[in-house]
Amino acid sequence: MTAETAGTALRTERFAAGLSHADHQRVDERTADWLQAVNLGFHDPAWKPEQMASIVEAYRADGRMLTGVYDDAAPAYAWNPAAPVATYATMSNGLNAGGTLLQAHQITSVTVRPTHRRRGILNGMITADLLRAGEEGFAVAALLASEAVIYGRFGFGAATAEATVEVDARGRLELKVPPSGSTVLADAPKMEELAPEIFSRHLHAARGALGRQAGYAKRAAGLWGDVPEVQQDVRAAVHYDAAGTPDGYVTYRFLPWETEPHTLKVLDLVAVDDTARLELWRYLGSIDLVEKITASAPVADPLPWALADRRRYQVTGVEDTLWLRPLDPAAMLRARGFESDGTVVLTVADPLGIAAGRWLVQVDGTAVTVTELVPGEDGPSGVPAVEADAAAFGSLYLGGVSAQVLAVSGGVRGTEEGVAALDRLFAVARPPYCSTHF
Ligand SMILES: CC(=O)SCCNC(=O)CCNC(=O)[C@H](O)C(C)(C)COP(=O)(O)OP(=O)(O)OC[C@H]1O[C@@H](n2cnc3c(N)ncnc32)[C@H](O)[C@@H]1OP(=O)(O)O
Repeated sequence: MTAETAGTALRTERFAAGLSHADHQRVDERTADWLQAVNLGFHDPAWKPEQMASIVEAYRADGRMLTGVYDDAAPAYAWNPAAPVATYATMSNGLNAGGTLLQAHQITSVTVRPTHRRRGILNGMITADLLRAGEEGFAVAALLASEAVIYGRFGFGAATAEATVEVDARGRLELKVPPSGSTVLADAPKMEELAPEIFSRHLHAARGALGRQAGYAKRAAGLWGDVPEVQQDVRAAVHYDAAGTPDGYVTYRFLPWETEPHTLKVLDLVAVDDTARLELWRYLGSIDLVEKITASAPVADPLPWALADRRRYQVTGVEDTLWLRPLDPAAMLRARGFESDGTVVLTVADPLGIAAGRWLVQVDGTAVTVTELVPGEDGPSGVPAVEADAAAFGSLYLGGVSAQVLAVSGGVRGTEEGVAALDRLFAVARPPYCSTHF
């Protein structure tokens, strides 16, 4: 594929990450150049050749497809003329929508070189990719946004949020709930096998959870940190339920002794249920010489409610995590778990046209019926009708924000009664939580 942008001929290639045929400890040149461009785009140091090989193995396990946009007219003195001026990658994992797992089309590693920005390169890459993903049958696209202002125009809406918290751990953390099961310090290398097993149970249990890429298991085992390099200071603990089955793990590191107050940083905490989550915190709060614990947490974390002293728990920030973009709203609705019954006519407006349409949505117990309405056709009389922009539907989908809030901010349109009906239908007891970063 080629693209003509601002008078410069650009060439686009889409390929799977590859290892060198001659030396499997090295990645092929095209992949190495692509990885270097990603490092450049995110201001990261360049990866060493052996680190690249580990990354490419993990990318292959993830089934990632890489896109590079090349400017063949690079002048003398240009940095690595073979490296792409823009990068983009995709992969797919299951998203817990409260009903069945929905296979999400994930977008990551989006960079455009400073010399080539604001010429529509991202626009070209993402538009072509979303159209292709829709044609391939994906119902939803997902990404994590480096800046909140980039992806709304492409139909993505912020769908989940994550808190960063600090817990005052001086003395033992006292919990009001009775202890349950047992927690052991784990043999870190064994986490490579166990962490994905526990995560898989969490994935099926928690609305908003998204399947994880291969690098997560390596980080849980301390084999990788921010880069593929053994982390000597990463510890892990596993919680066993009363029947002796592992149902949660936490990985953490003690920050250098100079850090005041002495701080333990939770790297990852995955629990199949609230009991396992609280028991892992009970363990963390029992570690000697620790004065503060920092962690990421769900916005509706049960921990402060379970602590004898809830003021030991401070939320230091809340950030959006998963952004969703509908590709096939009817399939999304069928995969969603609803906690209330109701009937609405829902119109999705989409300037790209991919997700546009109108549906009668009927929820009765576990039965979800989604009927497409032909253009101009009204729904049954008396059924409230509401319209949502694609991005607003992405935000509403998992229940992370109410339709009323979206109506006030302009993404949802309808009568007061219609918006209230949409809210009742999409209401969830707990805000969705996605701890997968990609
Ligand atoms: C899923 C992820 O990987 S998130 C990571 C995103 N990447 C980064 O943050 C790395 C640093 N930034 C970049 O590499 C680039 O600036 C990108 C990828 C964000 C944008 O690439 P570009 O090719 O410049 O975007 P493009 O020219 O297609 O812009 C499309 C539209 O989005 C707007 N836009 C793009 N980026 C931004 C931004 N950071 N802030 C505000 N508006 C933006 C453009 O102004 C343009 O608007 P218009 O259609 O109204 O004219």
